[in-house]
Amino acid sequence: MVKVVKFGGSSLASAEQFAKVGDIIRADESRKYVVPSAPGKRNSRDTKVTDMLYACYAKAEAGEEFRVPLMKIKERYDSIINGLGLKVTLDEEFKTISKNFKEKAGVDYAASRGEYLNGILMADYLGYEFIDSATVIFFDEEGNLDADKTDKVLAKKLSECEKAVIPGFYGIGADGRVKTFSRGGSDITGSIVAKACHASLYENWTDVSGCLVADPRIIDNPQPIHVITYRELRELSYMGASVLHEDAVFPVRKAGIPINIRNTNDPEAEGTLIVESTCQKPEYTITGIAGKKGFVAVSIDKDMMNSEVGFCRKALQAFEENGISIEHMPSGIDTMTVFVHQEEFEGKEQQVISSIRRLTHPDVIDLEADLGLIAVVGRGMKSTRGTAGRIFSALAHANINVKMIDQGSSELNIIIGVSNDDFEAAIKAIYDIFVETRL
Ligand SMILES: Nc1ncnc2c1ncn2[C@@H]1O[C@H](COP(=O)(O)OP(=O)(O)O)[C@@H](O)[C@H]1O
Ligand SMILES: N[C@@H](CC(=O)OP(=O)(O)O)C(=O)O
Repeated sequence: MVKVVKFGGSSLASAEQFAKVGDIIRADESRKYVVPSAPGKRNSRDTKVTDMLYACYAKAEAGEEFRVPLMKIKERYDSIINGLGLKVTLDEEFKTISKNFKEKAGVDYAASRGEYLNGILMADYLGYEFIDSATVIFFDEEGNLDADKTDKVLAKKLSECEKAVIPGFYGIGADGRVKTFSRGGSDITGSIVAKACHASLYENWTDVSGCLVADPRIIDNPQPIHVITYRELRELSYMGASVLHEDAVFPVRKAGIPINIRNTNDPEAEGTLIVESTCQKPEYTITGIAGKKGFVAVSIDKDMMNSEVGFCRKALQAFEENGISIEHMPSGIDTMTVFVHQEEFEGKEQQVISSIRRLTHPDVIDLEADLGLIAVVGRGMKSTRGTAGRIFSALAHANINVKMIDQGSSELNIIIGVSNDDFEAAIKAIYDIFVETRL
């Protein structure tokens, strides 16, 4: 039996955390492949090494002095080395990094050094082999993961190493330069490694006891979710449940490998098991709630829109032309609304409006900014009557104005749009009605 274990930044933030991780790995012989993140925050005021690297490289790129911030990063690693009493030194590695920063090796190269260096320390600490992810994880010319090549090369390499450390977050691009996944992407590396070695389980160790019903930064002590399906988790992580990267389910899902989210600070807790399907009933009608702030609703009104063939296509073309991705698209008879990310939309607002005008000749275009989207997700909702009714009466009681409702055709989720200011209160109201009151 082989398990792949990924440890997040908070699990590796200090020598003390490294020691906990070492105990976890040594407690189970089958934990053969380890995927570390870069050291994360040691306390709420601390800075993640990845963020320190981004800031340091920005100075290097601007031609400014970057020796001091780079030495601060080295200190983080040295304190782990000294705290664990390791013999390894990173002096040569930091000389190479400094040289490559001067030669502008790229922002992805810079950010990836957090995991690379932590991988070297972890391999030394455990006595495992170190595999540089730039030699086994490949991106294609468009910058997407080259899954086939990666799986082939990585599977071969792993078959030659009984126990190994493979740093998270990065690989190599088609141009031969180091490339990272998006933030939080070590979760994806763990999933890729699990698939390549046909693991029986992918354990993802973090600082909370699994995926919780709601974000613990919004709800005090939310209940844990014991079992969740890949589809439910994907909906929640896409909508902001940052405990697992939204793309991390794909490699293992294809291979039917379950994910177990566990807590490094409470290794006895069973955490959350993520599976393809389960007949286990969820504890509550809903499985989880997640959400994101910062959306704009672009409403397009035109009389007889419903009978104009191709209207939606033309309206969407206006967004495509300007490179804006679309989040949701609720519609009425003579109106359609398109939800987009405010950050992406703001700089291109007037171009998008003029494209919509040119392509669709609408009566009115209306914009509403500062909106939050909340996803209420659950496989149990399909077979429970009145779920939507309970959500809306809870929101009405909390005096929250609902701006948009969108129920996915799979009945796995209900998306609710509210003002950014009502976002936290809306999540609390929904959590209370289903979890506290158990309606
Ligand atoms: N529904 C949720 N369940 C658990 N954690 C969540 C949820 N939504 C957001 N989080 C946040 O995700 C964090 C864990 O993810 P992350 O910070 O990326 O950890 P790591 O550094 O271990 O990868 C938790 O500390 C928590 O604040
Ligand atoms: N260190 C990277 C990648 C990552 O996955 O980190 P973490 O496992 O700490 O979320 C980041 O901060 O984005």
